[in-house]
Amino acid sequence: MAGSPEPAVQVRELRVVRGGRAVLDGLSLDIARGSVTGLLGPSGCGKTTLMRSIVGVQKTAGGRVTVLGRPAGDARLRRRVGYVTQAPSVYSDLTVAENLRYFAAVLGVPRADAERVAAQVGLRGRERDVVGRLSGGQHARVSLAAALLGEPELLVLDEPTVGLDPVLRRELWDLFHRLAGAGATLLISSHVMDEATRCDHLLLMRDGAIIADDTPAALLARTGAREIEQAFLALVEEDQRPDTATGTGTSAGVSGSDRSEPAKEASR
Ligand SMILES: Nc1ncnc2c1ncn2[C@@H]1O[C@H](COP(=O)(O)OP(=O)(O)OP(=O)(O)O)[C@@H](O)[C@H]1O
Repeated sequence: MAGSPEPAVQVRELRVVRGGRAVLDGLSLDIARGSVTGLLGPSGCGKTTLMRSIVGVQKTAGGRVTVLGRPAGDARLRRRVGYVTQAPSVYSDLTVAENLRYFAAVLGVPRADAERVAAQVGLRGRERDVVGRLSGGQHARVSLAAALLGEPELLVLDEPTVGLDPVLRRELWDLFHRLAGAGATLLISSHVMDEATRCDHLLLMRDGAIIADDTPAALLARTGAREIEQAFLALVEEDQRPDTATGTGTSAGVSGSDRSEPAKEASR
């Protein structure tokens, strides 16, 4: 793994309260530069909340989040951090090219960058298509392309492969590794455990806490499990705490799809 000694992201004692409940309560972690880090855990465990805190759109109740040497959300990070939410974040009534040129203008990056990112996500030749008429996978790739504008040093991707077919998923994971190979840092959430093996490093999350922070191989070795899903279950047992009345994390319950406007949400 490439990297300078200073991590791309440092989270210290992060506390976030949402809906009157501590969703993250004293969470600390580092994310190494030039790595593909997977953030895995059951629905509702706090993955999106952590990502929002790193991007700087989540109101926090305590602790510190440092991104590329600056406080999360610092205006100077705007062009250095790309974020793809779970909900579509591009205009469905515009074409692929119109969307990408618009976001390039907002970011102040050269117009030609729109073509580069369209090619990077495999949308060459679809630039004139209206986004609303693309398939789900193509639509997701337009959001990803928009996040790649300006070559951000940190990419935070919230479930970027959900609902995509296996071929496309593999292509995207190959792209993620190419980006990391070129020096970018990627934080990618998923609740599909089989994607874990594609990551350089894993953060396993449960009930708002990080229960493991290691490489996939080290996690398998430590738990004696053959697959990350089994390793996760072994770690949950190891980590059993008395205050887990909210459940251990099947995908029941929380949809995690409450992506409202950052400004609105930040007041919560
Ligand atoms: N807008 C909100 N208001 C109040 N509580 C919220 C809000 N959004 C999320 N929560 C709470 O925060 C917890 C963590 O939600 P979050 O979206 O971070 O989970 P997640 O791990 O990303 O889930 P998923 O995998 O389903 O996207 C949820 O269990 C929920 O109780």
